[in-house]
Amino acid sequence: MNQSLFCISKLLQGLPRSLSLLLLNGESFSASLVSRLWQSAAFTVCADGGSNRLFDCFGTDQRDRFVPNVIKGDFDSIRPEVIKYYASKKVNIIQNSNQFYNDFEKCLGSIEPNIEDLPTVVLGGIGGRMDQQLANIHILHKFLPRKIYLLSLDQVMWLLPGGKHCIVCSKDIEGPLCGLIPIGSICREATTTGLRWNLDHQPLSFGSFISSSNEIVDSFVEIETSDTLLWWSELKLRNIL
Ligand SMILES: Nc1ncnc2c1ncn2[C@@H]1O[C@H](COP(=O)(O)OP(=O)(O)OP(=O)(O)O)[C@@H](O)[C@H]1O
Ligand SMILES: Cc1ncc(C[n+]2csc(CCO)c2C)c(N)n1
Repeated sequence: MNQSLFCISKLLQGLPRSLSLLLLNGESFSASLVSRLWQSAAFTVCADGGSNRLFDCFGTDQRDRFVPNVIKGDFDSIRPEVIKYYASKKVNIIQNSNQFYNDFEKCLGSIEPNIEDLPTVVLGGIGGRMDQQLANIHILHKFLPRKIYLLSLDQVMWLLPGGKHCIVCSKDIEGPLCGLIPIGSICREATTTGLRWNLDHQPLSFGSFISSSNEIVDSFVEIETSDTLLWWSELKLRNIL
């Protein structure tokens, strides 16, 4: 049975070589969030236009402190000046023009096997385009059981495979809003504690019942689920970073 314990403060505490960091092109990044995660990153990779976002995030005085290990994608979005800059910093720049896999998936494939067991934090994966966001969630499914978190200053989401999960929630950082979404498969039953509207052996599926606009009320949220669910919660990282 799958079991997991998640604590966002741990992910953000700056422990060296504790995660891999993947930068996508769905939204611009907060420099303070990138700096914080960079301290912990054993491996950093930008997907195509994600490298423009990284380049734009820092001025000329700071940019060379944030040079990724790899830039990968079909390169229909990366700007020429950005390729030129990172090439001059000896970044491993890999063009892959396959039009059946998106750049996020291509980048996950470039994370070295010895780092695959670390959690992967993804910035820029929650952006304006619904098809891209759904594709990103599809890729979370495809790469299970890897732990991949789609993160921004305001929200986080990841997949909970069938099993028992505990999420440590700090009032200053997480919530109150949260959701348990059966995206990708139906969930035969889920049971929770720590939420305003808990589930008790509740089946979830699109068209019958999902738990959106729920609220975190305890510092531990426990979820037991028969099948994979997407956990989503609001974050207040703007207040602390
Ligand atoms: N609006 C968005 N919302 C969420 N994720 C996005 C969005 N735009 C891009 N991404 C993510 O960033 C990655 C790189 O995107 P980029 O814009 O550089 O290339 P693209 O040509 O749009 O994407 P792809 O070639 O992967 O289809 C995408 O693979 C996707 O995962
Ligand atoms: C049925 C089907 N639908 C869409 C695409 C196109 N496509 C899928 S992923 C991707 C991004 C490449 O970076 C593109 C263009 C396809 N190939 N097959």
